[in-house]
Amino acid sequence: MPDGATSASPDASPARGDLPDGGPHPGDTGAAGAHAVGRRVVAVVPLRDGSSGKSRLASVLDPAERSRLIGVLARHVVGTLLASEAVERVLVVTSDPRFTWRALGSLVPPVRPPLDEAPPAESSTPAGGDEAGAAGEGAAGDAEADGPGRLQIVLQPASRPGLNAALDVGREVVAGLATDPAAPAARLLVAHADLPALTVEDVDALLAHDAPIVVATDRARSGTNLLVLDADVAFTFRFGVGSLPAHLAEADHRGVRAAVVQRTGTAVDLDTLDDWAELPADVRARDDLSALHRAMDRAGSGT
Ligand SMILES: Nc1nc2c(ncn2[C@@H]2O[C@H](COP(=O)(O)OP(=O)(O)OP(=O)(O)O)[C@@H](O)[C@H]2O)c(=O)[nH]1
Ligand SMILES: C=C(OP(=O)(O)O)C(=O)O
Repeated sequence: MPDGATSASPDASPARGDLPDGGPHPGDTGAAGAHAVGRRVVAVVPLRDGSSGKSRLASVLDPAERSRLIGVLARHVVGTLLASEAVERVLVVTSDPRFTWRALGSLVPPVRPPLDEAPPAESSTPAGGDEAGAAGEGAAGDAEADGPGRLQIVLQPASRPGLNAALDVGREVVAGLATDPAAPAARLLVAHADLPALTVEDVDALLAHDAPIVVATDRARSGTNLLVLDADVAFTFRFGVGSLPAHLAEADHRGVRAAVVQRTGTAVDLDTLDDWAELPADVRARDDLSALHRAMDRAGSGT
């Protein structure tokens, strides 16, 4: 799939106009667009839990394999976001902080306690693994750990279920992180936790884009895998079936320009066997996906 972008908005820049699918985008040169210059970027990754996801692969993967896959995919996405110098911090919003720390905790260095203080409780240390995040119910936006600051696990309260509610929780935490009221609001980068081909270049291209709202759509050009917007803009998240048109309608309703981006790394998620077949060969061959590969072989041979 060639990488490209299309403007889709009530007030799309006449200088740019709509681009055909797959066409190069003048804003994708790596130069920061107007909305990216000098802005802090906080990524928000929704991760429901370590067991219920990837249900559309349940005919191929047993529960333990599905759980492993959820962790592997989340680790890839969060690791990629952390590897982008443009991303200041990554918040993972989840109702399963224990699983999330197990999957992601080693991506950030353990917190070194100040020499004159007692070591921090395990629940505030990414390396705390299993014990970390076992706090159970908490207020919306409870940060389970600040770690060295770049990776933060945020508990999604049971009273606010669902993907869009999870992102609202993340957005509230981001608002609470703002320390200088005079500074422009952070850019929020929402990224699903199941994008196996996502690269740092993809992340940086989205963030460099010259549009207030950037929607990275899926292979079918019907959903939204990533979304970039100002953290303080009035915008209702509309993730779910048909979220691309829903997000464009929402931007239209708010009078804000939106651009649609479709790049290989942002478009391929991994929900179905078809998605697996569509993954670039080098991604399928990756070591961290080898368990899935074996399961596919099993399914293929009918055993
Ligand atoms: N925190 C949170 N994340 C969610 C919720 N629902 C979905 N997500 C996350 O949103 C992303 C996209 O979700 P889906 O594509 O439906 O992925 P999935 O739940 O693994 O797959 P299916 O079981 O096939 O629906 C994944 O990172 C999910 O973990 C939710 O209610 N809360
Ligand atoms: C949540 C979405 O889709 P999926 O379940 O395929 O990730 C979406 O595209 O908004």
